[in-house]
Amino acid sequence: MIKARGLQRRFTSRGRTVDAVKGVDIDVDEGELVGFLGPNGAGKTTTLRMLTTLLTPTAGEAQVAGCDLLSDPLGVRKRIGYVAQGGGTGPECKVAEEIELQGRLYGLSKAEAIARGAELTEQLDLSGLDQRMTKTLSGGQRRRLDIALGLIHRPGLVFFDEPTTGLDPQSRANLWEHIRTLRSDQGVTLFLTTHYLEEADALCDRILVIDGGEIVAEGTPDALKARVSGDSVVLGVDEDDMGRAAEIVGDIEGAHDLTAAHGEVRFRVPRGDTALPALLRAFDAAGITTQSMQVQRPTLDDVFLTLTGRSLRDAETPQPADTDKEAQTHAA
Ligand SMILES: Nc1ncnc2c1ncn2[C@@H]1O[C@H](COP(=O)(O)OP(=O)(O)OP(=O)(O)O)[C@@H](O)[C@H]1O
Repeated sequence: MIKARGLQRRFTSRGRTVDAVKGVDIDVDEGELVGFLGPNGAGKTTTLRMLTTLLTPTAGEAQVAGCDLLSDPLGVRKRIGYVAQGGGTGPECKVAEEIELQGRLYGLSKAEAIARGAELTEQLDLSGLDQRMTKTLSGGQRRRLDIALGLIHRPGLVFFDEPTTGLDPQSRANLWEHIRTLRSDQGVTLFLTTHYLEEADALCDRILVIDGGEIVAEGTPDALKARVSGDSVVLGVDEDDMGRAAEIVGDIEGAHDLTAAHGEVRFRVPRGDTALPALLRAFDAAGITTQSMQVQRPTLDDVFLTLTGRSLRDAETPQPADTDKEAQTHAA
């Protein structure tokens, strides 16, 4: 569904150059739900805008939904849906009008647009809201309307740019269900950007991790997590016992990244759940009381940390003050 090679985008403004995307390769198969994960400024939106024909690549090539991105952008547009960050609904428009207008823009007759609109409002739990102005919808309802607009022409491939940003946890979980249904019931291939680890983990078959304009890792959520060496274990012990506790931990087979400070002994071990019982027995035998214990399976944030030395939650690329005007203009 997507095959991109060496996709690159450089922005230049007032003598400053930003290499937002530095030659990425992307492959997405039909029916996959792929997440594009990275911190702010990593290059997610720029990549998405190139793949959806909204921004011309500086270099590289891509086949998207069976059409060549550079020589047949119109073909690409006809076959894809794009649900942008923040959406594109007019605040004073009624829901039904927005949907009908979108259908007409994609070449449907008035009757076809109305029929397709009815189908989509039902699927996306928007029934009964037809006559409401879009500005009166809740955040979750508005995002679902954005999705309905993106699906009006029955695209086989849909791009979502940070679909749940700004939504409360309940609306986010609800939207995830709708996104899953799109794939399971309608066979739509989905490519979404996100900087929520939980979202990528819960939703995606496969994740591409982008940082500084480059893809730094790729795989299923589990395969990515398996790249982090082991579970993280934190044991709370009395300050006086710290030295002896660290010594005992140091003897466990496979224990590494051991630190002992502020009443906590921290380490990584391949299987925390199986290592702990023997460790606690050794602590008991040595008269060390364990105040607390915590075992955590690796998270996608650990993956990012292992790969880049920074936490995904904190990582942020500096944003240049100026924006390139050309970037705001849709490609022909
Ligand atoms: N029009 C532009 N002109 C100049 N620089 C730009 C422009 N658009 C993006 N950039 C820069 O390119 C880099 C990548 O930006 P992009 O918006 O693709 O990141 P992102 O991963 O989508 O971030 P976010 O999660 O914040 O949306 C950033 O350094 C950004 O400041």
